[in-house]
Order: sequence, then structure tokens, then C-alpha cells
Amino acid sequence: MSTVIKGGTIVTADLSYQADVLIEGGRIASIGQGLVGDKVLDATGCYVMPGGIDPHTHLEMPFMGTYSADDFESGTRAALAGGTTMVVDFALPSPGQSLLDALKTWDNKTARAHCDYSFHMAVTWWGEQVFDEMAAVVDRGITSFKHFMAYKGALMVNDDEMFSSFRRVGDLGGLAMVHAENGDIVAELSARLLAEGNTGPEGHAYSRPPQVEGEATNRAIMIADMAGVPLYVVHTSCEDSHEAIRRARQAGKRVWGEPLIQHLVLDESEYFNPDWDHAARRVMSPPFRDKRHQDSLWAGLQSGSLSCVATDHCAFTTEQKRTGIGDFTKIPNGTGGLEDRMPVLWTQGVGSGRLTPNEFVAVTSTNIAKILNMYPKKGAVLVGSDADLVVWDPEAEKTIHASDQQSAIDYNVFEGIKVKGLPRYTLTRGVVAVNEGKVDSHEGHGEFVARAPRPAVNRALTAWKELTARRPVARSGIPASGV
Ligand SMILES: NC(=O)NCCC(=O)O
Ligand SMILES: [Zn+2]
Ligand SMILES: [Zn+2]
Repeated sequence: MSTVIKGGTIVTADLSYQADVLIEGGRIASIGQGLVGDKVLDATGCYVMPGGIDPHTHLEMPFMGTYSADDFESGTRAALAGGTTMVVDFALPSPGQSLLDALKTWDNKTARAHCDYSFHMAVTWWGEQVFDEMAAVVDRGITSFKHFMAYKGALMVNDDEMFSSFRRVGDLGGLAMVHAENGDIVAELSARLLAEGNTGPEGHAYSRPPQVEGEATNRAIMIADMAGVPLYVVHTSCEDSHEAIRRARQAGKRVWGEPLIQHLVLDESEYFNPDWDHAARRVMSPPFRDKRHQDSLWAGLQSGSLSCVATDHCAFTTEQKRTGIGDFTKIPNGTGGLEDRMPVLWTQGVGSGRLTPNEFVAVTSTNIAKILNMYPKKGAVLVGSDADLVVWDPEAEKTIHASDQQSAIDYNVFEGIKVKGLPRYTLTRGVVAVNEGKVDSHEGHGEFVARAPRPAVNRALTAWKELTARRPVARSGIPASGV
């Protein structure tokens, strides 16, 4: 059966034009005028865009003694409700665990996924086994490797481990990723704050000032440069980190930065709320910042120095957050946003004139599809691309309330925010998952998306490194090695 989307304006990262889209077998079969299909979706007054891709989620993630509350069922349902048609989650070996065992665990979480998904692999420890298994992970279609520079004593890796891992990622044609915060300093500041009686959720923000992020971002950039590997910096939250990324890009380094929708629109005043639950529900790393940092992130999206907007969706219930009463370091870190990323970014970005509709598509879908080497299967409206599409009604409005969200948690950090711009239809590989604004998605429809290495960038970096490498000076009569 074929489906035709009629009467809309196609909006991609580089073009806007009026055309119908014909879908057959889950893919875009034709784009043009007057197309005919078995089923018709009316897109009059709407934009037809590539579905969103969220490159940063933690569904059913074991973390800080518990599991994040949204799994691949509720998480991907929430994604589709908000116009996101693919998520990329993190397979997370515990320190000492085989990467391939961790991958099996993550494979087993996905049976009920409503939309397509892929994985990044986290490198949480280093050794010969990790070195060897990374090749098998790449063969499985997972080519991006995340390193935590924070969470000391749990997930954090040190500089020597990161350098070894980055070099291996480079050789395999992969992408290095970092959670950039100086974990040693965070641990020191946390201990001092607790000793001084600063035990509330605001202590979390005080323990992670922008400097810890700026320092770690710059360090990761320099280590990646020395290793000859491209680098993706997740949840860039502040000018200090953005500045390091901007400078690196101006110097020709292959570095990308990812702000979160939370950091773009929510600020640190949330942590000063006298209601403990309110503040703790917003505890995440890095924490929310002030307006100066938010302006920097928006400017980065506008100018291209920041590339993708994600959610880092890692949702915990109020009950789970309360583990940290009396000690902020025990509050599970993470917030939700999968259902809200696209409508909130559209409203506060396109609605305010800070982003064009084309830039919106670039930062929610196309850029990451290219960075993760799945373009134009994903992130495009082209003949042959997967029909992961959102028919976006720029006039549809709602106020965000936890009471009508898909996520399993009991609150929403965007509660009360008004959005204008919502999906009329969301299609996942041609199957309608949001119909006339109502969620009607299909458990188990989601498939794993394997990604091939992208050796061209890595080869270019390696070739340049080799060409410019420091070499021994040949001296007549003096042997290179001692006698
Ligand atoms: N960001 C956060 O606070 N929780 C999820 C894990 C991570 O990305 O650091
Ligand atoms: Zn992180
Ligand atoms: Zn994360």
C-alpha cells in the first residue's frame, strides 16, 4: 500500500518548496506535483520535514543505583509524539565488563521500540580486551565511542585511557565522543560543599561550574587532535565549552558540539526553587546555566559552531530523585525531553526568529545524520530515503503538562511552557505513528540502524598527522640509537 502526503511545503536543511511525497515500502518513492497514492495525508498549511533524530538518550539506563524510568517502549513513543523518528542510545559496559556483553544487554532492551534506533558504545575502562572488542563493535554498525570525563569512581576514564581509546577509534574510522566535565574537580567541590552543609540540589549546580566543562572540553579537543580523531562533545551547556569548540573549528579541527533543549531554555534559577522536589527533578550534568550561556548556545546554532540539539533523555521519577535528600551527590542525574525537544525548539527558535525552518531541520536531524554517517537514509527528504517524516503544523498549539505526556515519569521539566508548532502526522518508515495530532504508534516497529565507519575524515586527519609528524634529525657519523 502506498501513502501520499499532499499539499505541504517540503522543508529540508537547504531547501523549502511545495511538493507531494509518495511513500512505498517504507521509503520515499517520488517527490513532485499531483502524486497519487492509496492513502492520502493532508499537509495543507504544514511543513513536511525529516523526522527528528535525537542523538543522545539513556533509556532504561542503569545509573546511580537505579534505572532511568523511560525504556525503549515509552521513550520511543514519546519521541514520535513530538516528531522525533529516531533515537541513538548509549550501550554502557560497567567497568571491567565486555563491550559485546553490554551490547547484548542493550539489544535485549529494544524489542518494544516504536521507532528506529542506533547505539553509541561507551568506553568506561581500558585494556587489551576493550581494544580488541572495539573492532567487533564497529563491525556491528556502532562507530561512535563515548568517554565520560566525569562521574569519578564510576564511569570516568583518565587522560591516558582516553588517549589510547581515541587513537583506536581513529584507526577504526569512528567518532570519539565525550561527556566533558573535569571529574576530579567536581568530586573535590562536591565533598567541600557537603562538608559545609550545602546538601540541597543547588549544591549540584555549585559543584559543576562552567570552568569544569570548559577545561574538560578543551582537554578532550587537544587529546583528540593529538590522536587524529574527530570529536563530538555531548551536552555543551556553556560559553566556556562552546568557546573551546568554536576555537577548534576555526583552527580546522573536526569537532562538533551538541547543546540540549533543556540548556537552551531552562536556567539555573530552577535550582533555587524552595521546593526540594522541583529543584531535584532538574538535577542533571552539566547543570542548567544562566542567560549569558544560553545566548551563547543560541548563537552557536545560528552561526554553525554548534551542530545538533539533543535531549540526553534520562528520566527519573520524583521517588527516584528523593534518594538524594540530604546529599545532592546521590540525586540521580538526568532529565527528560524526548517529546518536547522539537516543539520547544520550534517555538523558541523558529517562533522567535533565532532559527530559520531550514536551520531547525539541520540541527534536529540532518546534521547528526551526516555526522553519524546515516545520511541520506535518515535526515533527508529524498527519493530512496526512509520515510521518517514529520508533517509539522506551525499553527497547532498546546501547553506542556506532565498529565498528558507519553513519558513514564510524574513531572515534566517544561511544565507550563506554551508551544506553537506540533506534528500533525509523524511517520516512521512510512507507518503513521501520530495521526491528526494523536499518538497511534506501534510497539515493536522500531529497527536497529547499523552505521558504517566514515574513514574519509579519519584518513584525512591521519594523513595530515603523518605528513607533519616530528622526525629524527639525521646526523652524519652519529647512530640513531646509543652504542
Ligand atoms: N546528563 C545526565 O545528567 N545524565 C545522563 C548521563 C549523562 O549523559 O551524563
Ligand atoms: Zn553526560
Ligand atoms: Zn547523556
